[in-house]
Amino acid sequence: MKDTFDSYVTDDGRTIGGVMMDMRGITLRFGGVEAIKDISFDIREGEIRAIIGPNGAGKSSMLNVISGFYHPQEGEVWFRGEKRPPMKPYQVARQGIARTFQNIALFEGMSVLDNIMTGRLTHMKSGMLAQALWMGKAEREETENREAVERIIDFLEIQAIRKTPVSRLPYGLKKRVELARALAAEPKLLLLDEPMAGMNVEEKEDMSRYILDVNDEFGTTVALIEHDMGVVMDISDRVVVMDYGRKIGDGTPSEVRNNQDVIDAYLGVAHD
Ligand SMILES: Nc1ncnc2c1ncn2[C@@H]1O[C@H](COP(=O)(O)OP(=O)(O)OP(=O)(O)O)[C@@H](O)[C@H]1O
Repeated sequence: MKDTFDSYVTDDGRTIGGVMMDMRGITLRFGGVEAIKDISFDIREGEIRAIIGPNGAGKSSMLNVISGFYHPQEGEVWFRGEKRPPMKPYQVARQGIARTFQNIALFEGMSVLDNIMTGRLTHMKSGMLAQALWMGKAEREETENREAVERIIDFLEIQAIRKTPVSRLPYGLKKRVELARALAAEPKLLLLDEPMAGMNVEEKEDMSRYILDVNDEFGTTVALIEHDMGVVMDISDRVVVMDYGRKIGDGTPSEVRNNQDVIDAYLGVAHD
């Protein structure tokens, strides 16, 4: 069922469409280190796709290939039916791919609101000159940007901290602001690098709910790296498992959970 190109409806009523992102035979090397070894997998429209694996497996490298930070030596990246030429991260962002980082990357001295506004940059078309010469269009754009940001602030329930400098926020809220900034770009594909890292149980539950809501209400496709297995198994439609740069498993949470190679990798069973 799930490896055909047909769309299907999940048990909880969401529609998963055809292939959005197709990674074909990706190999990425850093000097002598092969961080990714000939990996193929896809991400389908509307799904929540997890990438898991032990430390150093190559997960962040894979996310960096998707977001255009790294360019693989071998393999092809296909997005919505077209082979993607090597692109700069901002060009990838313009295609509708936004991300958060493993270590929060916000402007600490700026307010929550201003941080989220930076997520709108890919939508800002009128520069300074246009703003000076063509006030109507620039004003309209500014209003649209403000409205989009306000919708996200409401959605993620962070009204109370909108004027607060990010440096004053606890860790869990900073993660939520980072999610807000990524959402401000109105991405088609949202990449989350360890969204639960460093969170307590309650914060993890909140973040899980927001990810599910973003997927459900905005129809955003999500690809996430996460170490918390409980969360991964709970919220993902499909999981790809990496170990030492290789793909060792790919399927639904229950398929992956019962995959012997995956069990061995997590238990630290020696490789040939
Ligand atoms: N910029 C880089 N330069 C050199 N080696 C790198 C670079 N980035 C990653 N690597 C190496 O590639 C391999 C995979 O690293 P990567 O960070 O992708 O793994 P990971 O699965 O995300 O790990 P973790 O769960 O610890 O974040 C590691 O051996 C790492 O040392």
